[in-house]
Amino acid sequence: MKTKNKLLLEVQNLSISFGGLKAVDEVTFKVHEGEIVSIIGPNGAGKTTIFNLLTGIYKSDSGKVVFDGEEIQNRTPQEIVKAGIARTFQNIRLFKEMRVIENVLTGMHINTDYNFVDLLFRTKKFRTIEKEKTLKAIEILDSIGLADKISDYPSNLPYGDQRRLEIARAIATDAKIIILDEPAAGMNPQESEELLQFIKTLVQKGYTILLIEHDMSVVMNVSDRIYVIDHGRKVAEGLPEEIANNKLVIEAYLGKEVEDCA
Ligand SMILES: Nc1ncnc2c1ncn2[C@@H]1O[C@H](COP(=O)(O)OP(=O)(O)OP(=O)(O)O)[C@@H](O)[C@H]1O
Repeated sequence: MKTKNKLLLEVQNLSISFGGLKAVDEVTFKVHEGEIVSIIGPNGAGKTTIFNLLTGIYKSDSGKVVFDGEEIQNRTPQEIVKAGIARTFQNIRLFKEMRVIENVLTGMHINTDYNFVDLLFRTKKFRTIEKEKTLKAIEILDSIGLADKISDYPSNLPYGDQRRLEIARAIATDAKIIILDEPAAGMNPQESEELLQFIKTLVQKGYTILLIEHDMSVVMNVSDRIYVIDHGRKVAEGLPEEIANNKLVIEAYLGKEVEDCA
């Protein structure tokens, strides 16, 4: 466990209701720098809603999100990306009409510091920054194993590569933490295994990962710590082996699945 590292994300008593439904109910958790932390729970438990709260898509009814020492619960999605939180989505969201490299470049525009005049007149500053960004995008694609596909369109890529590309775009924002919403969804076992290795390399490169995943072989093999959510509430937390052996969790959610991969 890497809990001695700096606290990067602290979620305190976060809540949101939709009509009468408490989708997220007083949820509290922490992520330290360099950790891989997973959130698991049954369908409809509130996991994606937590991610939507962290990324500013939803505004919480109450509670706090402290990221890198600053409260961010009232910020816009764009401000939150700028602060250093990037995400991928359950259903891949790539720009289909853009090439692979252009998809990565869109991730960088959030931090671009040329102005409209630079853009309009293609000034030296504009050209220098664009060149640097392109080189950086190639570097990211190379590190992710997509260097030979920079000119392809996303729809021509295998499913696993599309997932990688989405992660590449998140990395391109200069994120400190990358939050992945079911990255193994729809993957075959070999693609899941490759993804698992890939997530581990991200951490070696200094990223921190917050993960929602239903594939228990991925969760149990990659996570430093796991939080279990059910009906909007945190019902358990611990190391993978603690979660795998938690009777309540096994009965409520994991069932036989976890015995197969623990
Ligand atoms: N915008 C919304 N309006 C109304 N209800 C919502 C909204 N977003 C989420 N919910 C409800 O909140 C609950 C939690 O949904 P959420 O998508 O967070 O679950 P989840 O744990 O991510 O599920 P899954 O594993 O199936 O993706 C569900 O009952 C869902 O219908």
